[in-house]
Amino acid sequence: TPVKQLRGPNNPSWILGQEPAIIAAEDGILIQQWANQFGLTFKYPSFLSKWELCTMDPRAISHILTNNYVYPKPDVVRQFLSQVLGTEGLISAEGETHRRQRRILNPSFSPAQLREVTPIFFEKAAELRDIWQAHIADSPMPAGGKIMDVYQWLSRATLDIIGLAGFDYDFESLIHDKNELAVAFRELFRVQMAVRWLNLVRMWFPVLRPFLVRSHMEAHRHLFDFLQPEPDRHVKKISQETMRRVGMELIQRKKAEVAKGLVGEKPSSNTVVVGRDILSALIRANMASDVSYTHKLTDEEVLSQITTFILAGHETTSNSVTWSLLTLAQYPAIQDQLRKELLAVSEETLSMDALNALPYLDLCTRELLRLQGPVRETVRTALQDDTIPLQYPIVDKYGKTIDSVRIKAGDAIVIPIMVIDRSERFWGPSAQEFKPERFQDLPKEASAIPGVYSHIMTFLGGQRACIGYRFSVIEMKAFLFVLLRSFVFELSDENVKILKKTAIVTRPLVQGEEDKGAQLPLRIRAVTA
Ligand code: HEM
Repeated sequence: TPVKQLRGPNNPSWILGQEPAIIAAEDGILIQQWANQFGLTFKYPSFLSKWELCTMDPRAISHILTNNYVYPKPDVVRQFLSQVLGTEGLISAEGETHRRQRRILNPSFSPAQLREVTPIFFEKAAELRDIWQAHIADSPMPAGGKIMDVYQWLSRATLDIIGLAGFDYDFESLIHDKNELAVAFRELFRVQMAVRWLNLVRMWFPVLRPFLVRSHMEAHRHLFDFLQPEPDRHVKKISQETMRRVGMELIQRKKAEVAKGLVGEKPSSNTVVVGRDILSALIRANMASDVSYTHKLTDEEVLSQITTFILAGHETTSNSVTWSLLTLAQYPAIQDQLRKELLAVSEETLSMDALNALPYLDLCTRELLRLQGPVRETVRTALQDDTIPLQYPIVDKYGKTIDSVRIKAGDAIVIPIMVIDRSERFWGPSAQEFKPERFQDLPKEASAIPGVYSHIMTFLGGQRACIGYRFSVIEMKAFLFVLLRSFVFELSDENVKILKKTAIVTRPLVQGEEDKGAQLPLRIRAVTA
């Protein structure tokens, strides 16, 4: 591959390349160091000494993301996704299938649709607030507040939201953790993550590649199942059956409602929003008479969008809010300033437009999503040889300055989302600090970043940008609005060190308690007059 002609770090291990070092270096520090040393576009050795192209160059990224037919997701990623999703959902579909699905799904995530689901965000945030208030009141010294694991609670509240706003389904996870769909999804994800090493083997041993040819993917899906332990295979089967049954029931109910013209009426109760959820909007669009048969989604495809919403929309948002509360606890003056703006509002809940009109909340949300985006990177594979243009020329290993990079079909390209969002190269010397005002006067270098939201890469850009980004931004704002008006968030103990662990999304761990899994203890005190 011509990628070899670029500069980059050496190869410390023929088998593992630089992968262990990248994983061990928290927060993409290594990638940033290499970018400082070799320029915004460089190579590094991955497993079995395969050279990967890593680029933070805005023009190169724009080229890759706008030519999404030439640069799909790697097959191993798609295969992992379709195992969890059942079949191809929007996040794993490619080519024409993706274009067709996205066309039908786009209106379901429009501002008009999100206006409808905004009350659900407030309702769930208020339910969480009431639970936390009860915990504080129960503590021996209520005035001192209470240390609580905000990660666990936000994970439950955001799952409830994606259920109700996404597909009109109440997980009730703020009340209990026994919901059959939640359990099925959690278990299926766990057993699939356990066979990830197998995916790596398949990716790197060319003899197994034929099994990954797209048209054969479905047929060979279960080929390696025998390597999964029997209990896991059983869990997988049961989980898939449950997800299918519950999902199909929802779809049939929604279809009947649309057919009856029921959907779109006023909510029948406080919690169940008839026809305002995204699935209803999708089914309405799919059943519209002006959509030609070839453009419609099949029931199987609609089913996989339900799991797609959970997979793509739950942990991403819950971790974003979790990291946001940690950041606000680390910057008490900014937390106070934001609370002042929020307490000046007399209403308890706001419309989407009123929420978006709060200026400091808007700046803080942008900055929190820049600094604490939960997705570390994304990877694409070139389907054909190509030349990628660069905005920032680099010097190749022969000392020649080049303003484009050649790649060969099959080469992998890494876009380090988090590193770009925090790079001094784009955001100036204060890049690592939480400074909401920076969005009032964006640095020229940052304004070239081709992100769909606020010139950050957190939600990516181009045709494959996050379809749910507005949903998450409003949801995050609603949580901050409700929770900051009621509570002060403080670090639980100066000596507790919070670590980051990335497995698709970045979660918090407490140093010394890694075996307890993800958690974020914060001291929560009631706001006093
Ligand atoms: C803070 C929260 C979120 C973050 C940071 C986030 C981030 C991302 C990123 C980086 C991608 C691109 C992945 C890639 O191509 O490699 C993506 C895609 C996607 N996201 Fe999100 N997301 C968030 C919330 C949501 C929500 C709430 C939903 C749905 C309700 C959602 C649904 C999707 C879907 C369906 C895709 C695939 C889009 C496509 O390929 O056309 N996301 N998201």
